[in-house]
Amino acid sequence: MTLQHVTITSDVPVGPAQAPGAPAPLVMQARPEPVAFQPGQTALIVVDMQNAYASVGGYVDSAGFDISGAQGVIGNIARTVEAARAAGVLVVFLQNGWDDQYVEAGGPGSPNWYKSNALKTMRKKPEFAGKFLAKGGWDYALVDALQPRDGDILVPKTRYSGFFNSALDSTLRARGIRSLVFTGIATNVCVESTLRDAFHLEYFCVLLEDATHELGGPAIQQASTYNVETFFGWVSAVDAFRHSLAPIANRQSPIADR
Ligand SMILES: C/C(=C/NC(N)=O)C(=O)O
Repeated sequence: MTLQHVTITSDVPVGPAQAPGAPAPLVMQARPEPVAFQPGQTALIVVDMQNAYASVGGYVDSAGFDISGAQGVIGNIARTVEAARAAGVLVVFLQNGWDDQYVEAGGPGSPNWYKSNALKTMRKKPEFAGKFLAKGGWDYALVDALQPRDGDILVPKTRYSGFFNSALDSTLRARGIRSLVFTGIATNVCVESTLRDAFHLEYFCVLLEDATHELGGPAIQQASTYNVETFFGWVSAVDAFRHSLAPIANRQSPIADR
């Protein structure tokens, strides 16, 4: 049997196919074009908003990366989470790290052993040994301002992509999720890795550029948003996301049924 090409003639915004009788989708302004989504089939993904990535004294700060933009991102993500919860958009927090013996990090047989700046910094500076990204520690914990609440989902992960060796895909599919809105740190590492995998798993992905922060400087942020907008999905902003939810923001949240 050969698959056949179907020509779509309507001028509705791009987005997942709508089931017959489904309510009209919401539309978010985005680059390169507006994107349609059903709030009940959408998840807000908050990537790795842990002390390791966003707090002074955490792993990336200690390893010498600039985290001065992280505070503003925390506030923007908090506004995004608040709007999502109010509109019945599922909120999923990803949390990156390993057991306190670092078995999950992989030993010298894993490329992660060589490329993880957390592991490298701990080997180079013994005063940090055992501190970075270890489950149960301060560095691993989500920042105070972005704590999961009832109805949210927390997915632990051990590599940059949230889909690798985790329950993320099955958790989303079981709830009929088709669209993902991405926030978090770092745009060019765990956010982009997870978004790329999501694209290949057939999710419609939107990156909120002012709710993400890069590791490596502004040109790196630009490169990631270029990649997303050109190849993997759509790029939007916190206010555009909040604005797109306005028509339903005050309705009863369907999230309690999940
Ligand atoms: C470099 C790095 C990035 N993590 C992330 N959450 O983007 C790491 O985990 O070492």
